[in-house]
Amino acid sequence: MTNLRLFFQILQISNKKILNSFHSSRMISSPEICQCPLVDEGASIVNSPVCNGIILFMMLIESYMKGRCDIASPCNRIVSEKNPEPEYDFIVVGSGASGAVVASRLSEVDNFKVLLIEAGGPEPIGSRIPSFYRTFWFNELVDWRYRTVPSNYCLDQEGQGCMYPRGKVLGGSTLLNGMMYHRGHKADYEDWEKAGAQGWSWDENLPYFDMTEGNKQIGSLVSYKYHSASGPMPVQMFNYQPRAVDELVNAIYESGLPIITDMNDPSTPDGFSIAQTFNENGQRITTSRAFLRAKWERPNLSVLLHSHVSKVILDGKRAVGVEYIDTKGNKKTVRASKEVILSAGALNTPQILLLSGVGPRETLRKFNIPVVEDLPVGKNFRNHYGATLYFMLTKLNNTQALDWNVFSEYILRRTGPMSSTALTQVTGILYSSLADKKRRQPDIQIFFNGFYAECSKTGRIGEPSGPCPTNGVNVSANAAALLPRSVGYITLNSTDPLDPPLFYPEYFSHPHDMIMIKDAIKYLKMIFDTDILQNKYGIKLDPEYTKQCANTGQEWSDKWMECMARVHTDAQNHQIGTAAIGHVVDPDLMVYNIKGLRVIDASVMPTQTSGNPQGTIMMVAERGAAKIKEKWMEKNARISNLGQSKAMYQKLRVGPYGPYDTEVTITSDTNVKKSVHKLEILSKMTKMRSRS
Ligand SMILES: Cc1cc2nc3c(=O)[nH]c(=O)nc-3n(C[C@H](O)[C@H](O)[C@H](O)COP(=O)(O)OP(=O)(O)OC[C@H]3O[C@@H](n4cnc5c(N)ncnc54)[C@H](O)[C@@H]3O)c2cc1C
Repeated sequence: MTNLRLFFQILQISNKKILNSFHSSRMISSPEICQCPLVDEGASIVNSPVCNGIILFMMLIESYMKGRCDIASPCNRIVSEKNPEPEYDFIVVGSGASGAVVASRLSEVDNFKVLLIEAGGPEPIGSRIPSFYRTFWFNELVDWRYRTVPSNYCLDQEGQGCMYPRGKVLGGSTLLNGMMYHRGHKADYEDWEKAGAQGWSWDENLPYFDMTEGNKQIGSLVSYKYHSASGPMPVQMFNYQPRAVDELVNAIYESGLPIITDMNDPSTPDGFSIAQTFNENGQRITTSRAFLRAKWERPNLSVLLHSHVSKVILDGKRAVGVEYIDTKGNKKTVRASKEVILSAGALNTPQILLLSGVGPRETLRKFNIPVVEDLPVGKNFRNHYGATLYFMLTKLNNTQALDWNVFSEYILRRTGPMSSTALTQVTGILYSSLADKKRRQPDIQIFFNGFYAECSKTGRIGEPSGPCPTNGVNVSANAAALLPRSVGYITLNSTDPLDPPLFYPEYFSHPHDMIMIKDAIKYLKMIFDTDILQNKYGIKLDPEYTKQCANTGQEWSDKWMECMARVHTDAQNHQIGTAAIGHVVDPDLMVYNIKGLRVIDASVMPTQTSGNPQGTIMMVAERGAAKIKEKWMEKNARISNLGQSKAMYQKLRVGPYGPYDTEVTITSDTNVKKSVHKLEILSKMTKMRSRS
């Protein structure tokens, strides 16, 4: 109620022109009557670091979103358990890309009692808007706000190390991420097997990729051969591409680089594409939205929010529960009769293991932690990384991206600029000069940033959304190594569980990485040099971001590229490997020599996949949950459970106010049709050209 009152007060003081355009549609002028009371919770978009200072318009947007039942989804919310029981069968720590899947799959079994413990709180409404995807980074209510230990990279971050945004919220990092869906390449999983992950080959993993994926474009954009429509996680292109995306695709085409329709089709491993992402009905879908809504009809699944797990309780070499710190700062314990599953992510799982006495003997001794098992926890820390280049489009002078028109389009139809991540939906996965083309394993990726509909002062039509640069529109691009050879480590800073661990990624410690990154920058130069970008847009390197490398000689020279990579290091958020299969856990994901303790998250991936990792991590979670069921379920129950899980998700898809409210036939949208059509034509032309 408070919100609505505030909203009407704000409306009264707003300018008349805005009000007229606002009321032109009756549908957006009144809130819907949802079947459950609206709840005001989680972080707000209003004072996010990205939108700082443009309060009025953002408040209005947020209030309106709260009045839309499918966006606010007030029914069947995940609420924190007030009185947790002293013991559960399974305790899952962390509700991100992996934990939400594991908890959901385990709770499909009626007689498993499952507790999911999450350090963060509920999902903020604003996070559902794809164009606000950077809005919550570094917001302490939803982000761990980690940084690496400062070193000779990320030099533009004033000696503070590289920023690592990381979700501390229901859904974990799937609430902060760019939503791109990639499964990696077959050769990546051959590398896993070589590193000790027996049984994790591409073919063996495929059914588990399929279990998760609910692809909406099979037949219209992608083939059933490489995708599945039956999983709970919706996958499809955003239903909107701004003109800038078309122009960028045209520039890439002009540069002669390959364009592909499906990044997950093994026959086209390299090329640029408009990515398929985790979205539906114009909204981000986190793993918590896709998998945990089942909770409302599963009394056997409990969730504890704002509860920070400090360690696993070990009785000799058996895990028997966890200790956690509740909202009031009190230490509590809860027991697990069957297993504790760590899904706290590659940055936090090693910290929990170390604090529990599982880790390198020398580290544990340094902190006076009794050694339960000497294992290389925190070692083998890997991440994708590269360089960010900043550009100006000097022939454009309007940065307007979010105004009342855009907002009305979103509220009425869930489309338009707010329903996508603008340039970020375009990406390219390519071969460097070091790549193994025979094994079809590309090793670099290009990302783009810009044209976001994320902020506005008042929303007045035609008004610039931020301090408008006098000399053009700013965009940027990342040139990242996907299979870097530098390997770092994570260790403790202290024995205080609330003290962030120390991250030493050791970027650039292997000379091959710089070669890959420079090759990626050279691809960017090919796009930069196109007629479209040079003549139509007047693209230039932004001098503000090249000045630190001015003394290296010519722009785009080897020395210049090396300098740019160290100054504007692009530390991606694809950290893995800190409790890897073959090092810390066995191929069943059980911690070596400890009973009842499994790790199921990005930590177990022994080597990188050559693409965005969320798809792979959800696959790992599906397989991990299946292994647990295999171990603890009766044979007959296992068979009936399969049917039950399918029925459960069917039911959810037609639920009253879940994420699957509206079945959107995305291919009927003209924008998507156009860009799909365009991609298809471009892809055919590219194939013809490569044959000739
Ligand atoms: C900005 C950004 C952009 C990205 N873009 C993409 C993309 O486009 N596509 C893609 O595939 N991947 C992307 N990723 C990577 C992807 O999101 C992560 O790899 C993935 O979410 C990791 O899954 P996880 O389950 O291991 O960890 P997370 O998803 O991070 O989940 C870990 C959970 O555990 C909780 N937790 C941690 N410690 C504790 C504790 N002590 N007690 C209780 N709970 C705890 C956390 O709060 C969190 O909810 C991106 C990531 C970021 C941050």
